[in-house]
Amino acid sequence: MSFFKKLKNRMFKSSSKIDEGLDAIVSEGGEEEAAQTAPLADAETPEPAPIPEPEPVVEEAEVKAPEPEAAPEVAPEPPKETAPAQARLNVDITAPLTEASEPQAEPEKAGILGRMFGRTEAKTVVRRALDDDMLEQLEELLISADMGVDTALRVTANMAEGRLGKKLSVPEIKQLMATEISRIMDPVARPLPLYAKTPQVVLVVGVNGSGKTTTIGKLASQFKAAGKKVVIAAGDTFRAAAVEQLQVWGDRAGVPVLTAPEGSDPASLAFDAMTQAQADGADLLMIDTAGRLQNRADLMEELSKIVRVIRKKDPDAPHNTLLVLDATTGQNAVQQVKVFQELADVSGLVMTKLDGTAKGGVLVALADKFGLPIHAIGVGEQIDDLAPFDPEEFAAALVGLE
Ligand SMILES: Nc1nc2c(ncn2[C@@H]2O[C@H](COP(=O)(O)OP(=O)(O)OP(=O)(O)O)[C@@H](O)[C@H]2O)c(=O)[nH]1
Repeated sequence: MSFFKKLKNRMFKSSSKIDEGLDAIVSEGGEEEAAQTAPLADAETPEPAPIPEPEPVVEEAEVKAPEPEAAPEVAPEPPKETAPAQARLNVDITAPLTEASEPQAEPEKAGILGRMFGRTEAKTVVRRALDDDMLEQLEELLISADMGVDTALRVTANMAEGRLGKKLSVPEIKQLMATEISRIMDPVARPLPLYAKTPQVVLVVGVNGSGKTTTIGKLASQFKAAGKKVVIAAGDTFRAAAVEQLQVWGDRAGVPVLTAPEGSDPASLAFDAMTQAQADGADLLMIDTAGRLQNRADLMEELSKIVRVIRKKDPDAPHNTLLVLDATTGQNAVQQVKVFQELADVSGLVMTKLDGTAKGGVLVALADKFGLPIHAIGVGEQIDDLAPFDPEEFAAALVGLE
């Protein structure tokens, strides 16, 4: 099964929320029309430019970082296209909407079996004129999918540009929504960069239970399969269970996991791991860390000590600081990014547990608010349930686009 299919199937809670909401919104003030004779959206109206989004912050570290080495097998850099997002969704929203997304075929184009048995495609479609009321309802729907107020407003404002008064069906609205969401997320979709200089040190941070261990296991397995030599350091030395869990993932991935006795200094383990990774000629060292936010000062000290110590071995380390976030926490993830940006020099995000939650919209809010690269998303507990982030696929899955 392709990852997109999996993503679509597993993000059903988010998409069905939006689906149901859209059905209700359109049927509330909409009118049933014959699909074949449905009025086209005004072809003459030129498509206005979208409201510009703020430039994502470019971190200094990223600018200074060495050129990424190509690693297409693990996290293929999506081809940087210059075409606007809507073009990549195969929708030209400058064209009449019915042409772009109206799925109903003209009667004479019905399939041969359909014609033989007198079947036609859907005969009617409900459309509602886009007005302030409807925009407000759309905004509320997006907020209820955890997109946050500012981002929901941006999406609906862009959707409305040049379309006020036009009659739209549910599939047309979904298409527009997906286009606007994807436009926001496009700039942050960047796989974890791989550098020529090794070992590349990846510090993995996040609250307890966010999916750090699982993500490290999945990434290690994918990098190993791509021919990279990986070492894992079990830096959450305070929880024996966390260390055991990491060992299980290390075994699964066929990657060594360095551990230290319970309660010992994580920085000292990180130093030993760095020594071993250098001696072994490892390509990647992934360091798991504790996620106790109850005592922020302690955690901050712990993380900065790890960084200080590994910099004795390589002044540029860590080369990436991945923040792992749990999608089921919804808008709380926004707060977590803020806190971890204070605690560590977060360079990119991984969002886990997009399966089984109706809160997937939070990822759009994060992209909009912070502009941090989104490297990968997780949609399950299995080793292959992590994939590079693809904004068009994500947007389509989020709104339930067929
Ligand atoms: N459904 C689902 N579950 C996930 C995903 N990623 C991780 N999990 C589960 O979430 C739980 C917590 O994951 P861990 O990887 O142990 O999280 P952690 O951040 O390392 O947690 P601590 O070890 O407590 O610090 C586990 O039961 C995982 O199987 C995902 O993408 N989808």
